[in-house]
Amino acid sequence: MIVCALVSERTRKYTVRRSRWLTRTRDHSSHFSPLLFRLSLDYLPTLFRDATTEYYTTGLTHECGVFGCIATGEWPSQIDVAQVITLGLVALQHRGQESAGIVTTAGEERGRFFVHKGMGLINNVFNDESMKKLKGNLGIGHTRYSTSAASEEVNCQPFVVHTAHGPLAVAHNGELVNCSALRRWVLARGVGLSTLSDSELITQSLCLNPPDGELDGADWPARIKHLMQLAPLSYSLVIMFGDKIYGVRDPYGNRPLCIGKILPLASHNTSTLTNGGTSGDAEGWVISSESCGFLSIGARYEREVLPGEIVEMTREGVRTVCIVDRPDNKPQAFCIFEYVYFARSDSIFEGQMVYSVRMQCGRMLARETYVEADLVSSVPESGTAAAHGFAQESGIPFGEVLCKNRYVGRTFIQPSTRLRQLGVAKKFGALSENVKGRRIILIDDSIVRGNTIGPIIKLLRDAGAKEVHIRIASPPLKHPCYMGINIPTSEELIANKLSPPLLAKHVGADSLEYLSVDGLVQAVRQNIANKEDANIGHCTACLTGEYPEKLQW
Ligand SMILES: O=P(O)(O)OC[C@H]1O[C@H](OP(=O)(O)OP(=O)(O)O)[C@H](O)[C@@H]1O
Ligand SMILES: NC(=O)CC[C@H](N)C(=O)O
Ligand code: SF4
Ligand SMILES: [Mg+2]
Repeated sequence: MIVCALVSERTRKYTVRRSRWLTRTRDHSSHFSPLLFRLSLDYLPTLFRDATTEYYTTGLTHECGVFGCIATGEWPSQIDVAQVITLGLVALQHRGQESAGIVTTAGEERGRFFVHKGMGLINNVFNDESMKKLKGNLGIGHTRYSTSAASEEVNCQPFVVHTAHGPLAVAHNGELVNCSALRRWVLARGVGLSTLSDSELITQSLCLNPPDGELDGADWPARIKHLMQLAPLSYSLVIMFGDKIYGVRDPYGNRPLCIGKILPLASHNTSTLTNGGTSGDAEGWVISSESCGFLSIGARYEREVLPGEIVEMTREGVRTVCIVDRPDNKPQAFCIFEYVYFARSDSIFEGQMVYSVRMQCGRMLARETYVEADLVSSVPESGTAAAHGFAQESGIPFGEVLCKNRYVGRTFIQPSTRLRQLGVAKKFGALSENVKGRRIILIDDSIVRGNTIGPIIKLLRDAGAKEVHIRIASPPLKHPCYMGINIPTSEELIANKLSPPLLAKHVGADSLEYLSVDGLVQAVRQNIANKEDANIGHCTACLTGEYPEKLQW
């Protein structure tokens, strides 16, 4: 297979990782199925992933965050564009912590791009000195969790290339499902690529002349449309060229992207998170993976970029260039896990706040999996909204039973399984006075490898809990994602090894149940204004195995 040559080193590392897992499984689980030995296509995307991912032991690792800002009115602008972008990226830090970058420009024809990128968190990458260099009236930024190429400086985003028409910068959230095929296609046209990154591939594809040619300089909308025909998903992009920023969401709307308006300071007392309003003229526009940071930078949420939409942002304002259709009229496929786990709970998608959807998932979970108990509680952080919803619906009071140590950080690079598992326990302490003698329903948003829940149950039992019933506010995760999220291989997902009753036994719970796929979809759509619209759709591939587009090699 062609990919073998490209990824032989990764394959070796992966094979080591995989055989380690198989050995562990044989040693510790009597439920091991020979079927799991099958070398299935579904693990191949992970071959491209950074080798460091093998050390993550809990949860799903996030995706990326993209952000752009353009000042309106007279230039040079009073708005410190670099500062706005930095703060915007800090608000998106939960989406990626490996590296970050910002590119700004004054917006002159063929003008200079100022670039600063580096490994680490936003606060480590940017300081006063680097910020001073990022001059200009518009700019874009990125915070990365790698999916398609190693977590190294060379793959940091935004990517900048010098085209025949001037410099171009691109920031990407997502992962191309046809990355290998597109790579071959682009290479066959005489283009050289310097990395394995699908985001560089997108950048280089934009440098190609569109099929209908160009009359007067580069026709960026035509080039972007061409890219969208070549690559159906998954991407939300911010693209900067000259004095414009383009925002692009793939036709399935798989990854989020929204627009905010920077208002004059006087308008801020009327701030609202809901749709724009008219108070005050815009001092600038921002575009972001999520709306969560808008209020902190003095911006107001305007609207989402629609699936397939290309928006053009200039100093005059924001306009839709066009909306590219999905192939075969398929429904949208917005990632349902943005609601379950990835997004910050104050973000807005499809007209609803993520926190409210998580509460609704908890209500639905209570309807589907009620059990008698004294207390409903949660695994902090992301399980908490669902626990409040469960408590409301069931009438059982909510109370906290766990305290999370925010300084432990990620539970990775630990030398042995025992220490790694302790790593999970080290994150939490039990609030023993709330726990003792109680029957507890403990809600979490998801179970991935199953490393978190067992040690927590043990903590609660040691603190005197009488019963611990686990309720999960999403369905079992069974399939990998190749659209920008690092979901472990099918073999590593605990739901593929243990049914709910066996998993309950394995983790020491009195019972364990998940929300159904229908329940999750209903909870997510309940408050979407046009939910009957045939176009509305959510990707549930990691739960159902039904992918919006097949992976193409
Ligand atoms: O089954 P596992 O592989 O152990 O992973 C599942 C856990 O990982 C996530 O939490 P995480 O600790 O990442 O962060 P959170 O504070 O956002 O909930 C998720 O919310 C679950 O609690
Ligand atoms: N998680 C993401 O969205 C990653 C974007 C891109 N595929 C990269 O690896 O840089
Ligand atoms: S497979 Fe899962 S994580 Fe990936 S885009 Fe679909 S819903 Fe989101
Ligand atoms: Mg959690």
